[in-house]
Amino acid sequence: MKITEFDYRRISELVERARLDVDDVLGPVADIISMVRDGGDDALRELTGRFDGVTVENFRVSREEIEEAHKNLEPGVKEALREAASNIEEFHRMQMPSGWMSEVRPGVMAGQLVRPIDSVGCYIPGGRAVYPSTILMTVIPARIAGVERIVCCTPPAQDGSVPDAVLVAADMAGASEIYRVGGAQAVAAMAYGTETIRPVDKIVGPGNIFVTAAKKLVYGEVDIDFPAGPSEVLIIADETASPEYIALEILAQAEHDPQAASVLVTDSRDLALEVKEMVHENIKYMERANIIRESLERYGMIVLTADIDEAVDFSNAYAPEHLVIMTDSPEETLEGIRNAGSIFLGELSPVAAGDYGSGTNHVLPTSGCARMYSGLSTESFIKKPTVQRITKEGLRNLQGTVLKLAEYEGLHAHAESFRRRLRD
Ligand SMILES: NC(=O)c1ccc[n+]([C@@H]2O[C@H](COP(=O)([O-])OP(=O)(O)OC[C@H]3O[C@@H](n4cnc5c(N)ncnc54)[C@H](O)[C@@H]3O)[C@@H](O)[C@H]2O)c1
Ligand SMILES: N[C@H](CO)Cc1c[nH]c[nH+]1
Ligand SMILES: [Zn+2]
Repeated sequence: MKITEFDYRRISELVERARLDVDDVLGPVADIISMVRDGGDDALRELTGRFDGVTVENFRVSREEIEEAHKNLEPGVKEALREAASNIEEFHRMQMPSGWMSEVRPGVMAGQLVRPIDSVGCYIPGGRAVYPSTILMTVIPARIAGVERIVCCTPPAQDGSVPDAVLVAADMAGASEIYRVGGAQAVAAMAYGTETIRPVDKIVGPGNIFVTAAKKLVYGEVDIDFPAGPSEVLIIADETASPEYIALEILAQAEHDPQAASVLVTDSRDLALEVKEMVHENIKYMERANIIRESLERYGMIVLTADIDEAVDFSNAYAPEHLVIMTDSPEETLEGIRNAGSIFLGELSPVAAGDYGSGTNHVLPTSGCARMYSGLSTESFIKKPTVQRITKEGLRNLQGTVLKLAEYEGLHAHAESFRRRLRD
């Protein structure tokens, strides 16, 4: 990890240096999407052979396979999934908005309903790691929101199966259909449909650069949550922080993907040097050392600032997926934060807690999208149609405004539709 001095004039250059550009793969991903749109299941088979090295006959996971997974899964893992699911459920129930109706003016009742999206597709990554936790993070909020059809797609393992924990988590969370297909081809299948997979209204969930690019390309045909992956962490730390905890946060994020990004922003040169040393010292003991090394070489950065205010400014410009604040007063530092997916305050709040168990959602916006998106929530699965009911008194109270504006816009039928009711 290189140490770079912060400079306001170079802020966008520094941000870009530690950020992946998903658009780099839009071309090849567009080809994959066209293949699936034109070729359906046969194209899915060909692409699954090409990218996953697996021959798949039936994409849909059967009920028998799910029952088998329940029998085979280690009880401790099942219990951990149950506990995580319960915390995620509790957190996401609190997010659920309710409808309302209010009297805007006498006789003018207006409000908002809350209605679920009919069908959603959850992408569950599975290339370099197995992500049962992502099933819980996507399917549980969809179920709480009342979505009727919840489809999950995940890459098949080398023997064509889907890992037991993924199937058990899907069943526990309430998924309606599970398909063994991954990558951009899975996103295309959920957007356009194939003989086996019916299209959905919205696609959510994280993935690697190909999955994220595919979601960007199908947006418009269906809705999407936001670009979510590869993963990122930015840590703001001062001299009071533990270099060991910071090094571990960096290693934990980097092990996701060679394209994951890890950034430390600190006003302490001593801390920067200690963290750098510790990261390099510890990589060799990590099981996923190759992935970590590649990730840190390309997207690892330490930014040295004059003070914590500058660190906050850099963080807001970077808009990280995960932000860890390890300063003397994390709450005070938090006050300046505007752009971040999920924030971890203080030394004892590792990102891994939010990844698995504290209840918050781990599907979060990446590559600067935390400037305008929040992470996945029950709100990601609902629509809010507005509704109104107007009485004669209401018509009288609105007539000045409506008639004047309708006539000014030259829309006389609008005016007449309103005036006629006043005459009755
Ligand atoms: N932001 C978030 O909310 C979040 C949450 C969890 C995980 N993640 C990220 O999800 C990602 C998971 O990545 P992964 O690779 O392990 O699993 P993945 O399921 O996202 O990707 C695997 C698929 O990529 C496709 N693929 C591989 N090489 C390809 C190529 N050259 N061309 C086209 N397609 C190809 C294959 O079809 C394969 O099935 C990581 O980047 C991780 O950081 C992000
Ligand atoms: N850190 C990931 C979100 O970017 C989520 C995750 C799942 N499992 C482990 N981590
Ligand atoms: Zn993680």
